[in-house]
Amino acid sequence: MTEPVAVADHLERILAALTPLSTHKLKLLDALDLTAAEDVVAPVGLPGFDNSAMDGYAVRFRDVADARADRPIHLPVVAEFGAGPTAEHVLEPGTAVKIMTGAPVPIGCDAVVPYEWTDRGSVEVLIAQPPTLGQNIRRAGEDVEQGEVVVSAGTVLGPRQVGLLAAVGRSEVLTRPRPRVVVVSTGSELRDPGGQLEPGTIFDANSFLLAAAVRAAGGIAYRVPAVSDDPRSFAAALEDELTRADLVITSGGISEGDFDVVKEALSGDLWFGKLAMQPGKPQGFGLFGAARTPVITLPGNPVSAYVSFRVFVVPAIRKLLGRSPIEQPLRTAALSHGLSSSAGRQQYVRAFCESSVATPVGGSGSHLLGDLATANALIVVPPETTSLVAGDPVSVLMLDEEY
Ligand SMILES: Nc1nc2c(c(=O)[nH]1)N[C@H]1C(S)=C(S)[C@@H](COP(=O)(O)OP(=O)(O)OC[C@H]3O[C@@H](n4cnc5c(N)ncnc54)[C@H](O)[C@@H]3O)O[C@H]1N2
Ligand code: MOO
Repeated sequence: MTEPVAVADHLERILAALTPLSTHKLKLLDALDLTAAEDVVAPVGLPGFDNSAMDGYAVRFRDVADARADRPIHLPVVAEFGAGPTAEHVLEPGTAVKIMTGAPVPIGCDAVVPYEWTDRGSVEVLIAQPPTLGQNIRRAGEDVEQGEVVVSAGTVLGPRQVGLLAAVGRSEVLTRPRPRVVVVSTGSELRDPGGQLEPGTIFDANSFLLAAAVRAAGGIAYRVPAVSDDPRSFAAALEDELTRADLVITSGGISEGDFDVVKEALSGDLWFGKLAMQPGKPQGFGLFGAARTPVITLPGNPVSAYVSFRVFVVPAIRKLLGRSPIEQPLRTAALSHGLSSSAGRQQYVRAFCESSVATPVGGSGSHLLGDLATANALIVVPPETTSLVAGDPVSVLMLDEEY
């Protein structure tokens, strides 16, 4: 019997075979939620010029420094600036310019007095309270300096990044597209939800579970209705799907059974073997077809399929997306109560983790999908650890956290 393969080695095998998808220039809104594939340097600073933060009067500070309610200062109002194209203006000492929020401050202006501290005069203004030096002036470049990297390659472009790119004048950005991931579940017992079950049949959970997980990981999921345990039907379904796939994921048909269709159809092309992992022992991977499309074959037990997806497929999708980190950072939590684990296999224990305390939930059976849905974390117990007691620190993979 061959030694089981370590989780890290299988992941490395998969990642080494993948390259990030090639880049495309996209309009800003079309790039939402994609990964930037360039360092975007600000062609202009933010603000682009010194401008007013208030509706009020642009003044020279020294002219109004002594203004008091009982000794207001009077200044002639020589111009009015709204936000928008403006000619350059020098503010002569002893004068004021009416100015609106966002309008460029005139040369020589070193404070803006808000309307509320004045009589709002149009010809002459009466100022009853002094600003501080520089008050209410937003300085050029104080937010973003010209030439600064505003979005670095690998950043996910959320609404705030899209807004920032627009603010510095970018209408397009280089991104990587979402990987197209074909999900095929196999098994003659599988029926699509919504229909009727005959004896011995079950609803196909995995293709929905995995397609949803693909979307959550940033890919485009193409869910194929379950394929029966006939290798020819499976091979035909796979051939049909390859043209639109950057990655194929299958579930089921890879262990030791007499009808292990995926293994039978692909064993000439893919590696199949056992991992030192539980759940998720049987796995397979390889490049298939003329386009050498990566195919990751996951075990059929639903919990095994999901755990394997989190451990191998999420990093694969992130590599295609050009996202980092590729692997989800683990957190540390305290174990709520003791547990034992079989030697030689890395256990992924379903758990509920809150306030840094991880409580195992449900049994360890790989068919317990109900329990999986109540978990929000997986406790990762290394192969060499066979028992843990309450309070022990454990590594935890959080299932609902973005990274
Ligand atoms: N003799 C051995 N038998 C098994 C071994 C082994 O080492 N020796 N490994 C066990 C482990 S561990 C796992 S995990 C499973 C994996 O088997 P397969 O990948 O071949 O999966 P199937 O046999 O097709 O299905 C297993 C189980 O999961 C149910 N299933 C499959 N697909 C779906 C789906 N889309 N939705 C819901 N449920 C699904 C299927 O009905 C089976 O009950 O093998 C063990 N056996
Ligand atoms: O290792 Mo299987 O993947 O647990 O049930």
